[in-house]
Amino acid sequence: MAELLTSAQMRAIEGAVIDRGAVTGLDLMERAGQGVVDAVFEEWPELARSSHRATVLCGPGNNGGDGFVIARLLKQRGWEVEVFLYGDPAKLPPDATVNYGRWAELGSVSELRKTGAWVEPLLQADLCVDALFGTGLTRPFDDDHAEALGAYVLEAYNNIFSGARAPYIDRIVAVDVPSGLCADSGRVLSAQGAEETDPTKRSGVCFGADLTVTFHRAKLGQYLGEGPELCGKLVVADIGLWGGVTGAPPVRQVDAAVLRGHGLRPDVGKRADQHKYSHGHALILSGLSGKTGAARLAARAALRVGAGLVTLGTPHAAVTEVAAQLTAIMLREIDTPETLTRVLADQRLTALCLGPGFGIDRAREFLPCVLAAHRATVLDADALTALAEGETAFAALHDRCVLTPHAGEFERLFPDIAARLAEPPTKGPAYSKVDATRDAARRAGCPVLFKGSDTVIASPDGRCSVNAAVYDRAAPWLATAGTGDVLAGLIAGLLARGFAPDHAAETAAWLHVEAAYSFGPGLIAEDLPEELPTVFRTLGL
Ligand SMILES: NC(=O)C1=CN([C@@H]2O[C@H](COP(=O)(O)OP(=O)(O)OC[C@H]3O[C@@H](n4cnc5c(N)ncnc54)[C@H](OP(=O)(O)O)[C@@H]3O)[C@@H](O)[C@H]2O)[C@@H](O)CC1
Ligand SMILES: [K+]
Repeated sequence: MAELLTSAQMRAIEGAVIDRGAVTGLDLMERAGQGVVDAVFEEWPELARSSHRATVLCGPGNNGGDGFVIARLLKQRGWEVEVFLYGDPAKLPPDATVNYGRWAELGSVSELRKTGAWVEPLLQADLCVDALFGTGLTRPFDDDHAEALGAYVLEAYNNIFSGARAPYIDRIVAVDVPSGLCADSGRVLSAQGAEETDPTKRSGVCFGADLTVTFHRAKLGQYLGEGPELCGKLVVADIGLWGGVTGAPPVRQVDAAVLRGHGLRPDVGKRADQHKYSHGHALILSGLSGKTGAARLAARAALRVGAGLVTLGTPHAAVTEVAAQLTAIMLREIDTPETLTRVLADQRLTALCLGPGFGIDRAREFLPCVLAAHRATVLDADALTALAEGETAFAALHDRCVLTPHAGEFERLFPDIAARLAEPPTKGPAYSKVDATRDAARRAGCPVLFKGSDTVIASPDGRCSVNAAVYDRAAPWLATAGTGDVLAGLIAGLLARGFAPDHAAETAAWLHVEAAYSFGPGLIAEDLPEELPTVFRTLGL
């Protein structure tokens, strides 16, 4: 189970190990620099074969200190290295000062001036090392230098989008974090109101990288928001630290180990002596005629993820349409909330799913009855819109619910939290999607799964995880119609099997991406449930 750290947590881990006398800050800085050099050669083996040219941009803190180490290590390999410092050498922190001095015996340090004297060498270098700011970034680039840096980076940034970045700088490696990116939130720090003056322009400045080498553990901001795009590729270098987060619950990255911990053994767990009801019974409520596809997708996903039984609660008018398309999934006519209440008298129905394709008016009508049943329940799509309208319904949420909003639904449900998240991030650490999801879960009193390529799942007690479809798990083809319905169905199926709501949400989110990744481009929502057996086999279940 991997923890994603905030800057403060990283500093605390480092401080605790140094306080025990096990290692010095200088040792860590040396290992960090070495870790970056090793990762560079691993990523670009052609650079390891002979000496090349590097431009190293150092900042005023320990990130800059790492930069001086890297400059020295490259120089010792025969490289031509130019070093620029953003800041006053007399004000560098102690370990960075030592490494500044060690470098100064080998080469010179130029000031990173507004005139942009550093731009030319940068363009000619085979490698640019961005050691301006790491976990200590507290505000956007804010002095004269920023103007020059900003203009250049903006130009380069715009070129990323025009697909013509290569002629600018061949290889950029970011030390710890791309400078300008908030390591906690994955947001680029920007000056107040900059977007308002020119909304077409990006106000924040960040030095986007091809490769980012971070230390000990990945940071939250490398998996949230703009982080993955700006980091390029992420490598975590071991610098000999140990220990994890103490105090507040850490944010975890969902992975196969987490799933095993949750007991994901869909078929292995089904012993011959067990009845199908041992694996629960999910009831997925379907929309009206012509709108039943979403619920059918959800039902199929619930069955594939291992629910013992799945029933589609279908309005009378849609029964023929639905019946023609079902085999293993059962069908029950449910036209009114009263009928649903009668159906739910059967306690063997262990989970509910309301929302996919259901219709907002009907969701409004059914929501009180669904919540009053106090079953494990996924509220998705139209159910979330209905929930956002009524304080009574919101107050009836209970801890066995899971809410699965995308950004628009999140904004409707938690307008003040969404507004805070939308404010320009002027200070680091900035308010993040993790903060917002935790706040939302606390208010709702149940787990919230806030969708995106950086899906965040939080519980009311602050437990939180991130399931990001980024880096080598990127599956952009997952953004296609109906995949959200499948996710809701996966959660419902796992809830039916008895998974705790947060565990069901984490497991479903991970399987969802994994199935998409396993299937590959060309995926349509129907393919996701059908890909699950392959994913389970790969997991060795
Ligand atoms: N933790 C670990 O285990 C290890 C950490 N290591 C390395 O240390 C890095 C963290 O170092 P760090 O704490 O010194 O922070 P860093 O990012 O260098 O910047 C802080 C300086 O920048 C300044 N400043 C901030 N924003 C600014 C702005 N917009 N414009 C101008 N100035 C600005 C800020 O000033 P202040 O806010 O205090 O005014 C302060 O002077 C970390 O990322 C990793 O690379 C490794 O060596 C090994 C193990
Ligand atoms: K950096």
